Amino acid sequence: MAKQYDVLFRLLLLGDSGVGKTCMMRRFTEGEFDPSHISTIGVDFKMKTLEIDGIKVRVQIWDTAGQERYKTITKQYYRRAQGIVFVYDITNEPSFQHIAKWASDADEYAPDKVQRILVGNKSDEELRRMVTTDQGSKLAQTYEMEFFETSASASSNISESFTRMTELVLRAHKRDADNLLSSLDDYLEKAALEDEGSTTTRDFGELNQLQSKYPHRLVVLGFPCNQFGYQENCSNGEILSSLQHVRPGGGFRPNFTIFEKCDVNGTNTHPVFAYLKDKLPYPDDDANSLMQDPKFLVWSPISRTDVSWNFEKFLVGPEGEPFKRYSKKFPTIDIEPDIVRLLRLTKT
Ligand SMILES: Nc1nc2c(ncn2[C@@H]2O[C@H](COP(=O)(O)OP(=O)(O)OP(=O)(O)O)[C@@H](O)[C@H]2O)c(=O)[nH]1
Repeated sequence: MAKQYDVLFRLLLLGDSGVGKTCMMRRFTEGEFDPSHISTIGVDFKMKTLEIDGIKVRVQIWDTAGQERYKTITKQYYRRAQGIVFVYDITNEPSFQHIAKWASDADEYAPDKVQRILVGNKSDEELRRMVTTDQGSKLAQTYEMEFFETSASASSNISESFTRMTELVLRAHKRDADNLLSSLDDYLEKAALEDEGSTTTRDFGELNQLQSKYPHRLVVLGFPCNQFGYQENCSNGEILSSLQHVRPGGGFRPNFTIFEKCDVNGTNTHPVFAYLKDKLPYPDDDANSLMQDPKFLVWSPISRTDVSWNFEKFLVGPEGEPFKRYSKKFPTIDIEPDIVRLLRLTKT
């Protein structure tokens, strides 16, 4: 199958609530403008593929909530960004002053190599302007950033600023991009590993499907765990809201029980997983691949029976006997024939 992109970068939009981050993202990725302001909850993202210097770059644009109360959630996304677009509203002076605060947050939490640009949005509102172009450009110089004034509503400079941001990121990662041609598969594998958005959505949806298809005879139980790439970094209280609004997002609600976070590997392995791993030491469909990249092995002691990533699944029979273990790659919905087999063996 032809590869759809060569490299994946994450860009983060930061700035006060109401400056137009969501509108900018939507204008760039969908070419649309919706004048209503529905504050982003946590984070949301959209994708777009650009071609720069013959390289197909997939940009994942992370739109963060400007509201203070979501800060603990949004900060978790800084460290995975390769580019940051700081946004203020030219009709709103405080949003301009707060750029200093957003920039210092980024200094603290984003990688050193992160590329940055400054954007003054709502340039169509000339009559209500409170921040001059000169002020914007001087601030950008102070931070050694490039500067754009944009309008999401009039579609002015939106594509230019995001494209420039992507070029800067590509340039900063040029060595990776050059190596890319020799080690493209490696790079993509890593990107795919981190870019679990789509499989996460699929797996959660399929768990809901299975639970609703067998509401009385199947019990789906979810155990959130933060041992795999630190992907589940919400607190227990935030998990449901993050499922609903971030990943899978779109209002997703699990129709099955989700427990508190627990460890599934290492010293503090939850007894349920100690038992399951003892009875089913490896996934039925993939006996060999524990995690390949040692940097992801963040627990100890390490055992060959360890769960290797999110969405490994265990099917347990009606008497409580562990029946089969499936790898993260095994589509959740494809467990159904085994469920049916077990149900057939069981009296109602
Ligand atoms: N005139 C004008 N209004 C805009 C522009 N971009 C956004 N807006 C308006 O500004 C308001 C806020 O836009 P959003 O994109 O939701 O703002 P945000 O920065 O994502 O806000 P949070 O999600 O709360 O952080 C909306 O009412 C938009 O219609 C623009 O370019 N020009």
